[in-house]
Amino acid sequence: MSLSVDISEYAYLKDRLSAGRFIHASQQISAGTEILSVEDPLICIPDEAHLDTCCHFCMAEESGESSSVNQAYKPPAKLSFCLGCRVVKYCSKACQTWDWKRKNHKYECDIYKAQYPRVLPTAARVMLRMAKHFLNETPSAKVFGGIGGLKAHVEDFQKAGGERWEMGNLTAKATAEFSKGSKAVNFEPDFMRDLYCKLLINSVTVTTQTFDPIGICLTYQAAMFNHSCDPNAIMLFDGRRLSVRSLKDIAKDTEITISYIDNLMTRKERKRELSSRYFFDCKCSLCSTKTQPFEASSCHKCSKLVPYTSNSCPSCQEAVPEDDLTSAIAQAAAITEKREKKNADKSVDTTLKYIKSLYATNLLPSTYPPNPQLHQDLAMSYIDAGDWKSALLHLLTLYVRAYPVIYEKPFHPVRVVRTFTLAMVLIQVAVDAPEGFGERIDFTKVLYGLLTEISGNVEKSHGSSSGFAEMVRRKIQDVKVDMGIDSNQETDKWAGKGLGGIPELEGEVKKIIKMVDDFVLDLKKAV
Ligand SMILES: C[S@@+](CC[C@H](N)C(=O)[O-])C[C@H]1O[C@@H](n2cnc3c(N)ncnc32)[C@H](O)[C@@H]1O
Repeated sequence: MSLSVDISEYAYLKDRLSAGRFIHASQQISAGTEILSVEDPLICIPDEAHLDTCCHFCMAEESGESSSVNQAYKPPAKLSFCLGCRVVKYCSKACQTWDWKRKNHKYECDIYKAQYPRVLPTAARVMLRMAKHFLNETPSAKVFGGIGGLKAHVEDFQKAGGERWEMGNLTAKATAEFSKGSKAVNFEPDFMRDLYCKLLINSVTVTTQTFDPIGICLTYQAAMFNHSCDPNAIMLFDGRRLSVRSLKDIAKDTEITISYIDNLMTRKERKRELSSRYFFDCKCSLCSTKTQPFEASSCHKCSKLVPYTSNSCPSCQEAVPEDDLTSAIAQAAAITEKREKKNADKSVDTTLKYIKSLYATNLLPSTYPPNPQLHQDLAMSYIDAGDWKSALLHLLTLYVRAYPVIYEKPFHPVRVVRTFTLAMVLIQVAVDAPEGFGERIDFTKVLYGLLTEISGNVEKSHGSSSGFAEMVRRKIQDVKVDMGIDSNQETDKWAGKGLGGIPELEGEVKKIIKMVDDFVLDLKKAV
């Protein structure tokens, strides 16, 4: 039996008893289209770390620590505690009223108050909301089978056992106990445990515009998307608004997929994570073909990329030293494993040690996992420490060597956001060291080039009415004023072009590439 339900003008839900539910394109969709927009997700709340800094309804932020460079251009919200529980905060009376009436804070406020000053863990807070929604399901929820119809994999969780299963049972017992304190809800531990499993399978992480995690969201529409390691769509947040945008052209009646995991992993690592977290064996196009862009090695003689399956360099024909490559790959996998551990050492010193040791193999390029993540983490640590030059070198390496491979499309939202971070760091470097460094790059020109690249892609990546697009527009205006760029100047011809597509910037781009080459060479030598 097959039941099709429309979920947006671009997509419909197919329900096949054998294969679960998944989303299909109801028409031809061009790359960069907003396929789905959920203005008011069923559940969308800050995680524990952000209860104090995010509005409990609209997710507006009071301050942002992790992405201070980007946050600086967004006016912070002023938050006040709910005077009932003193646990959650709101940016306005309107948000508080909505959350109270529509989103059920009315029912949880007394539970939170009873626990104060202890704060319930994020999972417990979401489960209480899920339980409450279960009782009051609307006709639209029933289209998706409601909370009861969400995939739970309870038996798989039980079979896998371990800390996650123990945690589920513990949280379920505690939440059932807390619900006794409420006049309105009272749930059994087994029911709560099933909700915990549903939460792990179906919820998504709410992020800021710059992809920093701040909360957790559960919504039926998003829970219907299946996974692919080579997805044709991506999920984004703008406050509490969730959207799904196409990354490629999608033909009518083909499946629309998103990625559940960080795709910057090897096939083995992706498969391991998907099977342990979501209980399926991924057979997506990327997992079932031999083309593995992230697993290309680099030629030890000419440094060009060598495809996963080749045993010689396509550029200089040098043979791949198989044994050395196998041991380099094992070294990369061991580092990934160490970093996945609880309380892993992610200090700058250790991360630098890892990245240097991987470059020193002379076989793993900037795109090979976990190199992109190591560069990104180092850049963020340097930004937090105000070491702009070091941050810039890591971000430029990603921009030049990694993004064109790992986020192939220039309008990939992550690529656009990361390029924006690069532009913001460049401003800081220009302020700190106006004389420049290294090859004396013309910061003003490069910065303006980066911003025009971003503004040319933002409509497809985020949509022109998104908060991110607004932030980019404001920044471009600021830069024009600060740097004395007048609208009629030459630079306006660059609008929408990428840094690499502007003839006037050819010289600067060459200098940047040389700077990155020298930087990577230093990393290789410095072990
Ligand atoms: C968030 S749900 C997606 C909707 C789900 N198909 C349903 O019927 O409700 C996640 C679950 O869907 C299934 N799933 C998602 N992507 C899949 C894929 N590529 N291959 C097989 N199963 C997949 C897995 O059971 C996974 O735990």
